[in-house]
Formats: sequence, structure tokens, C-alpha cells
Amino acid sequence: MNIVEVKHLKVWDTQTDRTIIHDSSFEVRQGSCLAIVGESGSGKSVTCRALMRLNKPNMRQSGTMLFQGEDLQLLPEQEMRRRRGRHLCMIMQQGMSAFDPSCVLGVHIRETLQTHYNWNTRELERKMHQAMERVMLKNPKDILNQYPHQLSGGMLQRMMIALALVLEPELIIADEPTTALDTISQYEVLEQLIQLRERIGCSMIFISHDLGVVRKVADDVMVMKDGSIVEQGSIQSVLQEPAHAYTRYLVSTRQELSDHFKAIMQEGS
Ligand SMILES: Nc1ncnc2c1ncn2[C@@H]1O[C@H](COP(=O)(O)OP(=O)(O)OP(=O)(O)O)[C@@H](O)[C@H]1O
Repeated sequence: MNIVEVKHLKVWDTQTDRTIIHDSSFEVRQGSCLAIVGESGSGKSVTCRALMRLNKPNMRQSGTMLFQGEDLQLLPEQEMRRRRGRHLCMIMQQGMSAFDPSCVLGVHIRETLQTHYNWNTRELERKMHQAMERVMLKNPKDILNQYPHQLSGGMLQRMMIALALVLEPELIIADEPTTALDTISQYEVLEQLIQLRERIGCSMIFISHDLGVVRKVADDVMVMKDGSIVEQGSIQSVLQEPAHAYTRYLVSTRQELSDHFKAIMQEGS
């Protein structure tokens, strides 16, 4: 069964009349992780934001976007707002853009949770503290009293993951969740995301440039180039026998990096 079925998605910029996503169709199987890879500007984020209906007002979109059998494209905005967060949750590329800069994190999080659940303040705080401790954010009380700019990129990423743990959405979209982080934090955030998926059993769309990361987290992959999907299928089939020249290029660059790394390790030993 598919949790997401996108058919003939087209996204265009009404200011320039430029088509950004030409005609995309893809699925996410229930409980699985679909990775979207492709060079910068190929349309990965615009595709995901289209699914959340969060592209900027100058962008328009058409096509069918079934989520649990319901066409999100047809929902009134108020209904869509109820689905965001509670059912579909996006972990943004930049943690700073996910939180309201004008208030401390605790206020933003309380408002978000109260939109979806009837928990009282004590219950809500208990759940949030528990989730923050799970993602290794110590002293939750202090952190919730801080403004977003007072926390590092890694901490904000963890805050988004903690919020997702409490919201328990059926689908998480993680847009390059590790690019803004150093290598150690990248590894930790990745582990947290894998655990999050195991804990709440959600489906996932994972955007990444890094084929090594994709191999670790995803079941299926789709490759984008210039606003079109050039190839899609299971991780094994696409990465082992890439059919499209662009995918072969991505796989070979990854292989060169890995060979280079192995050579350095051997020199050092
Ligand atoms: N608000 C917008 N208005 C007009 N064009 C936009 C807007 N947002 C994105 N685009 C354009 O859409 C195209 C696809 O952008 P998108 O951010 O989806 O790429 P991406 O594959 O996610 O790249 P990256 O890996 O760098 O995040 C780009 O050419 C970008 O300039």
C-alpha cells in the first residue's frame, strides 16, 4: 500500500512563467523511506514543499497528490493546516527557518502542540521534555527558554526531531537535514532520524546529496535533474545498475570519493 501517490505534479513560477517541476509522478510505500537525490536546483525541495503546500505564493502547482488516499491538492487551506505537523511533518534544511525567531522555543512548541492535541500544559511539557531527552538534549527546561538564534544548527535539528517524536506524524519529510552540520553532528542527527522512524513507524521522504547517507536510510530512491525525475526504483537496483547517465555520474563520484578515502586510510596504516 502507498501512503503517498503523486501524479503529474507540475510546479511553475507565475512571476517568470518558468516551469520548475515538469511532470512528476512517484509513490512512497507505507512504512518505507524514499530518498530524493539530484544536483542543486534540480527541484527536490520544491517537490517536497509542493506536497506540504508550502511553496511561496508566486508558485502554482497542479496534479494529484494523494496522502492516505486523500488528494491534498483539493483540501481547503484550513484543512491542510490541520494535516501539517500532526500527519505530515517537514524537518527543514535550516533549523532557524523552522522556528519563530521572535519567541522562545517553548512558546512556539506549546502553540504547535496545542493546535493538534488537547493536552494541558503539564502533560505537554512532560511529553516534550521526554522527547528532548531521547534526542540527547539535556536540560530541556533551559533550552525551551531560549530563542532559536541562541542554539546551534545541530540543536535546532534535534528540536525538530523531538517535536516530530511528540507529534507522531505518519509521514516525515527530511530536507537535507544534515547539510548544515559538522560530521559528528551529521552522524548523530542521522541516527536520531533512523530511530525516530523505528519508534513511531512512520514513512519518510529523505532529500540528500549524499549517496552514502541515502544507502543507509532509504528503501527506494528517485533521481531528479532539471525539474524532472530521470530514474526511480529500489536503492539496490538504482545504485547497482544505474540506467541514466546522470545517476551513473552520481554513483561514480561517490565511488571516487570512497576509493580516495580508502587510499588515504591505507597510506596512513
Ligand atoms: N520561491 C521561488 N520562486 C521562484 N523559483 C524558485 C523558488 N524556490 C525555488 N525556486 C527555483 O526552483 C528550482 C528548484 O529549486 P529547489 O530548491 O527545489 O532545488 P533543490 O534540488 O532542492 O536544490 P538544493 O539541493 O540546492 O536544495 C531552482 O531553480 C530554484 O531557483
